[in-house]
Amino acid sequence: MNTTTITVIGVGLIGGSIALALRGDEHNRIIGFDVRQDFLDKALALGVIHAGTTDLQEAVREADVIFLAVPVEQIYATLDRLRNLDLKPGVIVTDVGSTKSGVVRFAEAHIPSDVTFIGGHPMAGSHKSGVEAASDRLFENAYYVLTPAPGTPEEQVERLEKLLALTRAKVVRMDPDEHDQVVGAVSHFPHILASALVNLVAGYDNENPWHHRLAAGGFRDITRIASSNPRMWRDVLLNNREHLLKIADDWARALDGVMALVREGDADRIEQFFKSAREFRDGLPERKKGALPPLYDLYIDIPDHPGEIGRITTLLGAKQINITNIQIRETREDMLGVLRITFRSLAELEKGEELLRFFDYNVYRRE
Ligand SMILES: NC(=O)c1ccc[n+]([C@@H]2O[C@H](COP(=O)([O-])OP(=O)(O)OC[C@H]3O[C@@H](n4cnc5c(N)ncnc54)[C@H](O)[C@@H]3O)[C@@H](O)[C@H]2O)c1
Ligand SMILES: O=C(O)C(=O)C[C@]1(C(=O)O)C=C[C@@H](O)C=C1
Repeated sequence: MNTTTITVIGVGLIGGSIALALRGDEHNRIIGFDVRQDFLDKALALGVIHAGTTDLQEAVREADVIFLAVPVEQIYATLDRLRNLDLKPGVIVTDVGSTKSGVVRFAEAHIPSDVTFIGGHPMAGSHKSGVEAASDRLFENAYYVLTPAPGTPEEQVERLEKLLALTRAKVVRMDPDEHDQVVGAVSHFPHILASALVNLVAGYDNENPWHHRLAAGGFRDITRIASSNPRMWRDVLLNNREHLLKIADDWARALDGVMALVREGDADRIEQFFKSAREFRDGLPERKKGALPPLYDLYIDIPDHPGEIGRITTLLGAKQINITNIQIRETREDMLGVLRITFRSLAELEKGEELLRFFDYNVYRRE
């Protein structure tokens, strides 16, 4: 069987995850392109790509399929650059941007006739950025939206769908504007709300620091996505302006409605408000994998001694157990702290768990 050359432009969270999933077929050769050589070096070291270059022409010359996995404004810029480069006739160019209408319109107007552009958007991700957070299972069981234009050759769409089967996502086709309206409501607007709420509370916290100390499960659950990449979200908002303005109006009316019930002290209707929300929320289909944040987290109680974190990372390093992230969780003052370590794979998590238990650490997989 022939090799399929796939170029991933932007080897970050999403580009890296696509590359890892597509490596599941040994006939796929993955070339990474990024503006940052150090990101390519990291992707090579992690085994995410077969080769990497900061030369765009070199990256795309042999490509059968090109994924644009850069922030939305950079998708336009990259499509513009591709126009003047040598590409293989029949190449499929697809993107993973969180908004679709503008990108699809731009591609239709600018892409040469022997190139097929198919808009795409995997509906899974994370508040984390960069290739370190990439996972071959990020898209498993998630929807992966494709927005082919009416004139796009069917066999090209099917070629892309076949390739994307390696991500184990559910690939669906949708109109780009319908996509932007729906995703505006279920993804873009929630990101605005989460960040607006955090900014509000940050202001209160300036006056009274008990706010951040008492911020517990509810606040953290609803604001996790406020830790997302600001540049990426800036581009998303600028590219889904009309739908977001409409949703914001609807939201303002909805908030006014419930606050009127509070003002009036209407107990029954306040309860009904929470009841109907709970029914819809509980009825959402469960995702087994993917959109959930990192799969391989380990939590370790650590005594409040200087050098304790260094000791743990040295123990893991001595056994060649790689970690992708490390975080100290906020805890009660002067008590035990909790360290969260993220591993790249279940096998490494298990090795780390066994090793740290051997050294008498209290180790567990759930917070
Ligand atoms: N993060 C999510 O949850 C999520 C989910 C679905 C889709 N998306 C979309 O995926 C795209 C990438 O997001 P991400 O989360 O992977 O971001 P990321 O920051 O993890 O990765 C982006 C990568 O693109 C590189 N880059 C930036 N400009 C470039 C350019 N002009 N040419 C080449 N490389 C360039 C960066 O150096 C970085 O390595 C965005 O369009 C975003 O809307 C994100
Ligand atoms: O899980 C998260 O952190 C995400 O924000 C993922 C999420 C979403 O809103 O669901 C964010 C942007 C995307 O374009 C697709 C998925």
